Amino acid sequence: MRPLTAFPLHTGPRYETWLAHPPRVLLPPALLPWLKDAGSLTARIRARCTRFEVRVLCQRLARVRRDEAWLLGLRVGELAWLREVLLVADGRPVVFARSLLPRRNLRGAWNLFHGIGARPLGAALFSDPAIARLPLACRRLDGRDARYHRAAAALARQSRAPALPRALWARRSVFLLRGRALMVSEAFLPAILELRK
Ligand SMILES: C=C(O[C@@H]1C=C(C(=O)O)C=C[C@H]1O)C(=O)O
Repeated sequence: MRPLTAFPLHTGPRYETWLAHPPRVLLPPALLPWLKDAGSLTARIRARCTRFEVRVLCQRLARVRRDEAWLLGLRVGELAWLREVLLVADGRPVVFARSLLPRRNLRGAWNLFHGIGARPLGAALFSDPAIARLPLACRRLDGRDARYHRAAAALARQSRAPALPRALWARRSVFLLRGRALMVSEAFLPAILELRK
């Protein structure tokens, strides 16, 4: 995996700004390493639990949101391939992940996206040296953002799911394969902080 630094971080309209560095004063200190670790989130969670699973919530064409469109070079509302999953550690959902692939990129090298099923996307992304990860950015998602509600709805469908806090910290980055982009965003659920350090 070649870390690339030359890529304009999304700095769209102020209310949709994704931050290159998490504002430490606003977030629980234990969440900082999760927001900043540029390695595989799957691997980091697996190292801190006994049973890991990916619960696929949806994999379909969906309309991209404004800040996602900007990052992927699409028009707002344009259709892209969407994959939403819950990453579950020892039976407890710890991450709501939302990945988007422009339709034009599916025919290319990203055909893995379709056939991945319940295997973690990260296992494929971090095993191919031709795939480069661009810098991470983070932001808080609250009730003004549809993605917060999608995470809440996904969690509500899980058994014994706790209520969500008023905002979730999320991170996102772009993976490039032969110049074609795949965006991965991950919202951290409260149970992430209960995983062993
Ligand atoms: C990018 C990674 O893949 C993880 C697995 C995902 C999936 O299976 O859809 C989505 C986001 C990630 O949390 C990773 O492990 O870092």
